[in-house]
Amino acid sequence: MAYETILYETRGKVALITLNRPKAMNALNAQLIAEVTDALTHVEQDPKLGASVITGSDKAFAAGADIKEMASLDFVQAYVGDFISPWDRVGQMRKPVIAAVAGYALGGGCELAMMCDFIIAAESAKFGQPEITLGVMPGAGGTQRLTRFVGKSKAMEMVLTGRLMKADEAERSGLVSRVVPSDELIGEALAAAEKIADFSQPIVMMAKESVNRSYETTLAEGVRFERRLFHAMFGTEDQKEGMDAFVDKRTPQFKNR
Ligand SMILES: CC(C)(O)CC(=O)SCCNC(=O)CCNC(=O)[C@H](O)C(C)(C)COP(=O)(O)OP(=O)(O)OC[C@H]1O[C@@H](n2cnc3c(N)ncnc32)[C@H](O)[C@@H]1OP(=O)(O)O
Repeated sequence: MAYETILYETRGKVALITLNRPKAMNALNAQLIAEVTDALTHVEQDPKLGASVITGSDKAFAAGADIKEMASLDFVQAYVGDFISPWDRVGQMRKPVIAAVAGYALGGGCELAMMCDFIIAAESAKFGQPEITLGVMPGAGGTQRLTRFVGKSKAMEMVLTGRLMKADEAERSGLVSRVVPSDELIGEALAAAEKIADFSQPIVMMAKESVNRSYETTLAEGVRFERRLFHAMFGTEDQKEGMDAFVDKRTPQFKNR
């Protein structure tokens, strides 16, 4: 597929999407978001693909929404045009998406990373919601997702002061799943994606849906939801294959059925 602001490649069962606006620190303009969502839709529709990785450059995962594109909007254009709504596609993906973050992940860049299922960070990563310095606040989920990741106190400080968080603090506070040396970032993220893609796709999708449900419901409702999906798994061939393979001491061959 030919894109202008992203690079898209597949490696076996995994798609790698690289944000590629190097002169603008991968600022997220409408075209780039349209290309990312198009690529993700392709991943969702391709039964051979089981997971994706979104990454940027060494300098920047993404420095936020494109300020130059956004600066002159008036209220009606912002409200009616709702330029952020296409970004929601990332959080609505049913197949797993991993963010591999090096350099700046600011504003919409941090929000995009948080829409993914988990974040692996290079030692160089810097996260922040500096929108307050531009006379606005986060608008792509930052006040909500960051608070759920790191808690109210740290989220409030970052949103109200614009302070950036380095990789080690991001790991300590639960924003990222782990920090790796910068030159190992893509390899580690792809290895995680490949591992996921080798498991049963429907089971992975149900597990993702169940974890995400915990953000939206009570503990009792969430546990009931988990139990329904867990029971449903016994209607799949892959549950039989996974458990039979364990008993037979062999590697399971999942068929995504
Ligand atoms: C989605 C919402 C609603 O939540 C809103 C947002 O995301 S608002 C955007 C929030 N992000 C920011 O405020 C970060 C803005 N960028 C920076 O602070 C800096 O660029 C930096 C700290 C990331 C890097 O600084 P530095 O190394 O000094 O590079 P620069 O010379 O500043 O940048 C190089 C080049 O990139 C352009 N750039 C950077 N960020 C953006 C952006 N968000 N939108 C548009 N363009 C951006 C910058 O203007 C430079 O381009 P030129 O002026 O040289 O053409």
